[in-house]
Amino acid sequence: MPMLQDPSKKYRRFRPLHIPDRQWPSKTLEKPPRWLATDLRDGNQSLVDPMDSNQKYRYFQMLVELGYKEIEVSFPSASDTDFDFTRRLVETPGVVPDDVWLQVLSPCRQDLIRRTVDSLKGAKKALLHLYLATSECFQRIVFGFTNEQSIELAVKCTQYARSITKDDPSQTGTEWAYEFSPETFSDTSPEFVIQICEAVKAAWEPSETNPIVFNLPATVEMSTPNVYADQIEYFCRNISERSKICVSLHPHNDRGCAVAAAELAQMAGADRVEGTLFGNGERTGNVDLVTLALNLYTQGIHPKINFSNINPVIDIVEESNKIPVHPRAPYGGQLVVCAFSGSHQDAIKKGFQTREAANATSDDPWQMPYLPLDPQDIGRTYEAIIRVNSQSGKGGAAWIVYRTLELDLPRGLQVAFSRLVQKETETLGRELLSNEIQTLFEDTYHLKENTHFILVDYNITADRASSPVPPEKGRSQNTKNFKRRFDGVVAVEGVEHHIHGVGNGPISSLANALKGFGIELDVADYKEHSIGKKTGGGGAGADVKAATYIECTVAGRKEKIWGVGIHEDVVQASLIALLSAASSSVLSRPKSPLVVLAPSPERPKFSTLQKLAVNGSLVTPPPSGPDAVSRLEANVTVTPPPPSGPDAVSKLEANVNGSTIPPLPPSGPDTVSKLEAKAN
Ligand SMILES: CC(=O)SCCNC(=O)CCNC(=O)[C@H](O)C(C)(C)COP(=O)(O)OP(=O)(O)OC[C@H]1O[C@@H](n2cnc3c(N)ncnc32)[C@H](O)[C@@H]1OP(=O)(O)O
Ligand SMILES: CC(C)C(=O)C(=O)O
Repeated sequence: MPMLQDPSKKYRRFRPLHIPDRQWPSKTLEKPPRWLATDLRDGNQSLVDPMDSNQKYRYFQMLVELGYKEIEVSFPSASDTDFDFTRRLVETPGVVPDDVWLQVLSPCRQDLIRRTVDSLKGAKKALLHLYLATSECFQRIVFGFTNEQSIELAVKCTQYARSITKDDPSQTGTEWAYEFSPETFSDTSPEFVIQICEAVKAAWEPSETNPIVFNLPATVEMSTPNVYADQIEYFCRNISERSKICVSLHPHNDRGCAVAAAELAQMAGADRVEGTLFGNGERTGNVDLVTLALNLYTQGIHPKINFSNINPVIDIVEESNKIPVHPRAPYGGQLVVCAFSGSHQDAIKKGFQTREAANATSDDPWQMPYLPLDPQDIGRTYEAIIRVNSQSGKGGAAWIVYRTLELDLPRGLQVAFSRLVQKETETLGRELLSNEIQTLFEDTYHLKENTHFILVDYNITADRASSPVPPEKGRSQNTKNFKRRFDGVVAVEGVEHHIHGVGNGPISSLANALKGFGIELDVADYKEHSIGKKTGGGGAGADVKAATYIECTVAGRKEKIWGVGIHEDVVQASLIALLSAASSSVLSRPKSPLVVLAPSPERPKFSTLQKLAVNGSLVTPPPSGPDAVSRLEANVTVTPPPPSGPDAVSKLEANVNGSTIPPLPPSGPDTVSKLEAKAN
């Protein structure tokens, strides 16, 4: 059946109440309501497979631990499971704290009320809850009742309930309270609700110290939440003896507005809210107590329910209901504190860094882009806040590197690394996990292992001989004016080399030393910061390391290359960073057939060939060891004699671009000597 062109005949529009002087819109929520958790009744009755006794028992204990003082534990007349479970709670010493009310529900049928009351015999605090639908629709369709008949039944059942509870001398050990729900309140004439509740109140005779609970359910949510608020304000203003009444809400979520309805209706004067954790319940569910509580919390009002450790709560709710908590459920959903998109991540990262810079403590004012609640307040970690997929920007990966490795990447490095991450997420077609990003970073910048260049030993000295600045007149020679000399041992592909170079500082002197390997790096940017535990007192700084970032230009290439170094010693960290950049420059060399450009028409000497790289890079020494020949064969391509004559340059260019296919390199066991012979 298609949707009707004109649904107005089929679906009645809700007629709002006429309360021109309504007060609730200018009210604000100032305190938590009395909460009633009905997971074990309204939630349970909507499950495909209702909970068994042990599941209910565990759930009940959780509700108590969270701080609920009123818990609707069962519909005892429905099943032996529910009846026996209620008895189990009453009879098991210590399981129901003295300040916790056990609430049970019954229809207005005497036989069922009797059984319901029996289930609570001996309880410390018992809240008997009767319901009777009062809307015109239910009276006509379900019961065939007039208003008078509904009132009569409600009063009769209330009187009976009273006679077997608070008026029964054998029940004196129990503190009895009474709740009446004009079911379908949201669809009932407001005047009739007042009428029936006045009659029930008169039958029960509540007191200010033990008020009657009038629970006004949006059994089916039928209007915008402001209309529900109007209905509640109307009730609060028109019911007599307000001080002997607790006005309770029981919103369902048919229109998706249960939370809003509960909040506006509290502003309209309600004292109490019935609902379930994460909103399980009939059809679209009951109002979600987690959202209501944490909405209050994020307004600076403690809800008196403790969600400090929400994950085990979610586990129990999911296991008991056999329904997963939606990943986007407010506050509790797995994805609620995750940002995948670049601009969200960027803002959140900056938010956390601002907090850190201000040394903010856990109770300092929370102002965080995109995050209304500090996830740590409900036992969630910051690790999962930023997750990286193809929608992410540089900030996301940078945040993860920051959280996992404590490295606060400079902007340029964030950009460079994010390109790699983006490529990887697109190749894999999925999110990159935090540990995968960490590994990608460590591998890319050779943090765990730099197989190409390892700094074995070094010495930085002032290089008197090359000092460009003569001492000022009348002042002694200042070592600051000297150039620096790097003398050290660098292991290249596992073979140690003594190298040296001179520069304005340690980094440039090593950069100059690396030229001997055919690596020409110029430092374009440099950043450093400390990482690690900053221990105070005598051991100050003992675990602190320096993290150094160096951006280099590479001779003959457009793109810049980053290197990263971490070491206890800040100079050594920067040297390691430069070697990290050197390795990256080697690895990122174009893989087109290598051409040895000899300065003369002669074939290059073997010493030149030495610089041909494994994987197409220029690295000394040539491969050695038992597999030297095959490694050479695999990696070295010898060109024909370099072109000469007037068009030599263009021929060379063509060759360099890989457009000339070089002859096959020598192969077989005597490759090295063949190569040498050819070269010489
Ligand atoms: C909005 C809510 O959530 S209300 C709570 C709903 N929860 C449940 O119903 C769960 C537990 N219920 C049950 O186990 C059963 O329905 C029982 C034990 C209560 C009753 O079972 P049965 O006697 O087999 O009745 P059944 O469920 O078929 O039908 C309901 C009957 O109760 C009547 N009834 C419904 N609500 C009420 C009420 N609040 N007060 C009195 N009678 C009522 C109906 O009119 C119907 O009567 P009829 O048989 O004369 O037509
Ligand atoms: C019994 C009542 C309170 C109920 O569950 C409802 O109206 O939804």
